[in-house]
Amino acid sequence: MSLHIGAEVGEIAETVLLPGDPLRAKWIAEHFLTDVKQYNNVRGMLGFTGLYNGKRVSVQGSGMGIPSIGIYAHELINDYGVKKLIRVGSAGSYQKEVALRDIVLAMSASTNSSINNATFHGETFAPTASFNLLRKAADFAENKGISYKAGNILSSDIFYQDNPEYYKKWASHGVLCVEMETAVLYTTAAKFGVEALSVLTISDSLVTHEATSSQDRETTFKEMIEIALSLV
Ligand SMILES: O=P(O)(O)O[C@H]1O[C@H](CO)[C@@H](O)[C@H]1O
Ligand SMILES: O=c1cc[nH]c(=O)[nH]1
Repeated sequence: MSLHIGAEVGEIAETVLLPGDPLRAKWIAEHFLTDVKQYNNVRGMLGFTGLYNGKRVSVQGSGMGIPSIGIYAHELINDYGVKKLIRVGSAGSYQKEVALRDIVLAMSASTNSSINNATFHGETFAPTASFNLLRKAADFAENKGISYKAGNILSSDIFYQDNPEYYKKWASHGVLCVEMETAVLYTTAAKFGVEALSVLTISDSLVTHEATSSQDRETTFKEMIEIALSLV
């Protein structure tokens, strides 16, 4: 057991999908995997291991925000030997052309978090996806006719911004969307020499103010899961 994950060593697969929402983890396990075993309920942050097309894969809820996913990524890599971490998350669009339910492959993650300052002291590290996973995800999506955007995203420490125009400074530099975890996921993967990718679905738009429901975010972002599972 690690401090936040109640699995024995060997109960977690080398590839782990990481939804922020633990109930999205449960939905993924129940709808996409066979031979499923729940290995974690510590803090209600559900984790499951099962088979996808005969290959072992785990799904671990990672919570909301950089500190939370930072803890799970660290323990999965260092205590359980995980080699591929694939976030499957919701995100808010920053661009008119990025519509509700569009898929975004996060090539890189800008951030307004100061978490990397503790390591880089005012210099800037660029959290970047595994090119291997990114290329495979893009190829799979193209073969399946799933349209996607790939580019830079923002991992934000703040969900409710006071200034409704805040997004525009990022949007003007081509940032596609906002979520709250990828920058530290990519940084942690780089630090420990493993692979990571975030596959996101647009759940709402900061531009048009359209939004999906929390139920939609829990149980309907199927294409994102299919892309992530193609990487197992
Ligand atoms: O849907 P998940 O994966 O939780 O991702 C997004 O949703 C949460 C905010 O509603 C944040 O965790 C953000 O990154
Ligand atoms: O607007 C959004 C939607 C999902 N996640 C975020 O962090 N922001």
